[in-house]
Amino acid sequence: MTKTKLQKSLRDSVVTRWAMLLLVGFVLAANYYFYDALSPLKSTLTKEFGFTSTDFGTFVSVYSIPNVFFLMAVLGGIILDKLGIRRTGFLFVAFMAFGALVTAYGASDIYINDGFGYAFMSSFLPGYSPELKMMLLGRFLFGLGAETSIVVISKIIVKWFKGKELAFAFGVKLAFARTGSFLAFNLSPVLIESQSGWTLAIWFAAFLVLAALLVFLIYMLFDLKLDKQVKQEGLLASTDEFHISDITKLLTNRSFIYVTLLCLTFYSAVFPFLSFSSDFFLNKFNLSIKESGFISSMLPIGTMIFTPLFGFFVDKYGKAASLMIYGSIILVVVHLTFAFTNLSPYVLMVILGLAFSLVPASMWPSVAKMVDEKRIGSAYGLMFSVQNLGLWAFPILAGVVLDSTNPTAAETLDYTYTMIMFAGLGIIGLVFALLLKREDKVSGYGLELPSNSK
Ligand SMILES: NCCCC[C@H](NC(=O)[C@@H](N)CCCCN)C(=O)O
Repeated sequence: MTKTKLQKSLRDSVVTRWAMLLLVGFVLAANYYFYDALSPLKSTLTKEFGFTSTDFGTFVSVYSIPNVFFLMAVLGGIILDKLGIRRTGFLFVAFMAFGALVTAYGASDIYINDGFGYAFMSSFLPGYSPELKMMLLGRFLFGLGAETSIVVISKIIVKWFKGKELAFAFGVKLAFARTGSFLAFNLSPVLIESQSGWTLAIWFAAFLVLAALLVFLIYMLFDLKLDKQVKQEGLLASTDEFHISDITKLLTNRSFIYVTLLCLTFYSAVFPFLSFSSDFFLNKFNLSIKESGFISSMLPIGTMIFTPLFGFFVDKYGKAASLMIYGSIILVVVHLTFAFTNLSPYVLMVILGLAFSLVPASMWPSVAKMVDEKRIGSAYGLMFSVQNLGLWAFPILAGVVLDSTNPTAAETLDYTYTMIMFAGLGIIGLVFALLLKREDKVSGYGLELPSNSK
């Protein structure tokens, strides 16, 4: 009697694939921790280094420059589709770690006391302090690595979870990211009070990213094992050459265009807002750095719970296009409420967490329905580059609007116009979400259908 050979690979083991998610989840959490670590410290940066709101906005936005102007996220996605997960992932997580260390160095006493590079950074653009310039360089390098490493991690999730609980896994992955943000908003205000100096908050963040690099090395061992196994069993998907026509195909896909534009406007109304949010609460409600940081962290905490739930819902029942519409509506309502009322920011941030779960939990798995798995790296990379245009422009604009609508040296900052700007972005996003749902009826991608029905 012949035995039927069961072709099982590591990804068929529930424990192993969720353990992989834990490893890459840590890398993602460290990435988001660093991104947000300085947001509750806006007033500290003003006190220590004389940062204006525009300087702070520039610091936040420089993260996006490599991704917008050098198309790093697109190139990273293409490199990923060509070189594979391990080499691309290691390279870009290493960039992230290096950039994080340079940022911390730029704020450190060693640097300020004429350390390496201080004289050089003082020798040009006198309008910007040498601290700001070194920190900008660090964040630039961090951003160069961070966005592509998110693309790599997304591809890792697709690799291990496609055809299984994909949207739920995406949701859990995002919960890791939000845990990083949550911790940053709460830990940074505590760490600035350290006896060894306020910059401990930045050093801690930088060393967390370095630890992420080591964790990624561990992941690489499993990834190699899976590839060997799959190759032996002849299950490996053929690796195609990258063709420029892949990008043109994406750019002529209406659903992809709408989802990308929604990604741009929605995230521009969320991440730049979040970066300024602690300072907004501090000024509007006259709170301490710790309290305002805590309120900001209500957003990631809401999403840690809701995102996996909505991911699960999308897997089981579909309705992804509708959920993106609901999320966009909530975003607009919350921003307008922030602008014009004094309602409790605690409650509003949790409600904003609903929006910030509905849209990501349904958006990212939807892209996997529109695009072939082999092209997913390029597709996410392209979306990220477009999205980064907003993540670059809107923090600067928020800072400029703040500086120009408030008198110099004002005791408290009025954020009304800045919030109206964020609400406006939300309204444009809502239009794209509606167009996406309408297009789904003709495209046949089945965004309203459960995950495994495609
Ligand atoms: N599968 C893609 C997941 C993306 C998650 C998304 N992050 C981004 O869009 C990043 N490009 C920007 C991150 C900037 C802050 N760290 C998210 O919802 O976080």
